[in-house]
Amino acid sequence: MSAETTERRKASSTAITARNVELTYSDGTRAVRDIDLDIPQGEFFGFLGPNGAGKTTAIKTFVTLLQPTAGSVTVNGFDVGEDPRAVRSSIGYMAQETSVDEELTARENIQYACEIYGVPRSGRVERIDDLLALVDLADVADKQPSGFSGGMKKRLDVATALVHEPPLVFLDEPTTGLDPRARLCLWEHFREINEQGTTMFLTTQYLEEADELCDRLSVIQNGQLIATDSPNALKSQVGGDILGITLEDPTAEQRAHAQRVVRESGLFEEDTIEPTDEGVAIASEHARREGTDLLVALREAGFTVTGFDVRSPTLDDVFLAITGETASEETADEDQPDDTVQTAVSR
Ligand SMILES: Nc1ncnc2c1ncn2[C@@H]1O[C@H](COP(=O)(O)OP(=O)(O)OP(=O)(O)O)[C@@H](O)[C@H]1O
Repeated sequence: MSAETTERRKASSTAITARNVELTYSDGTRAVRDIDLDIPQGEFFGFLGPNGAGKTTAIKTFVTLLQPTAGSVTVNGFDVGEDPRAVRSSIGYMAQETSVDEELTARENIQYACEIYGVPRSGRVERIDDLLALVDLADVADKQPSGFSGGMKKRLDVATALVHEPPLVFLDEPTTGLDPRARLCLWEHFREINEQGTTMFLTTQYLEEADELCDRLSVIQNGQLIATDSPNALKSQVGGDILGITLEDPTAEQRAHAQRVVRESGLFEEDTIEPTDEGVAIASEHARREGTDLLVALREAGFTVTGFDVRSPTLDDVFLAITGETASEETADEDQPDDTVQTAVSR
């Protein structure tokens, strides 16, 4: 890296700056538009959105795999259009699809990444050992990943993305398809990496994941950021936990009657009560505390309640609260165009 570029990087206190970014694929699909972002160094930031919302397209634009069709992006102080090589050497990228080579052992996979990123030979062995320890793969370092679980392969992906000690790491839906235990394990590694000072940029479809990890997040829908805030602030728009009541006989009349009973119980604010197909749902900070009193009120009004659950808000609840619409999947996977289209606009 030249002295000039190093100086530019030092001068930058934001990890990512995006201004009016737009990416339109060559078939005319406007996958992202009007993206404005300032992500400070050290932050754990997330994009939360359903399938097809534009998360991967945005991330590929930030990591220089796609060139924005309008607007500008600066990553670690380097412009993605003018200085793509400098951007790439200053970031780690964990793509949705694993980059693990099953012919190589875990250690060799990391060694290979060291070659690609030009990690100096001196200290390489130590660096590889540290990374294997960081992602809990030291015990299987000399095994081929063909026998690894999905979670272990993802952990190896994390290690290969970190070989050159990048100050910023992009994680594109890193836990999709993993079981809950593997997900928790990856979360711990991500937290640890962030605590060591690395800026993290995550995309996810799970509010729970964004909530666990992110300092701030943007909700993305149809390629646009519709809200950016802390997870707590976004969740508070939903109003708290969701209390769901299932009635034995949920006819329209019974559901309307149940809603009236909930309202008249005085336990919850009126605008937190919503009808559902099964009965009624209430979004409230007091959902857990008032739930049993509500059951008594419903029973006294003659209802048989066959189901009762209290759950944390989901992505759907947040979307509903912000937009008044559910987070429907914009595009079915079978509609996904093939790679040839992407190559046409890729570098
Ligand atoms: N190569 C391509 N050519 C044309 N359109 C594309 C291409 N890749 C993606 N798209 C479209 O761009 C939009 C955004 O897709 P993108 O993959 O960025 O969304 P996503 O939020 O990452 O979804 P997922 O969770 O499924 O990965 C979708 O409508 C998708 O069909």
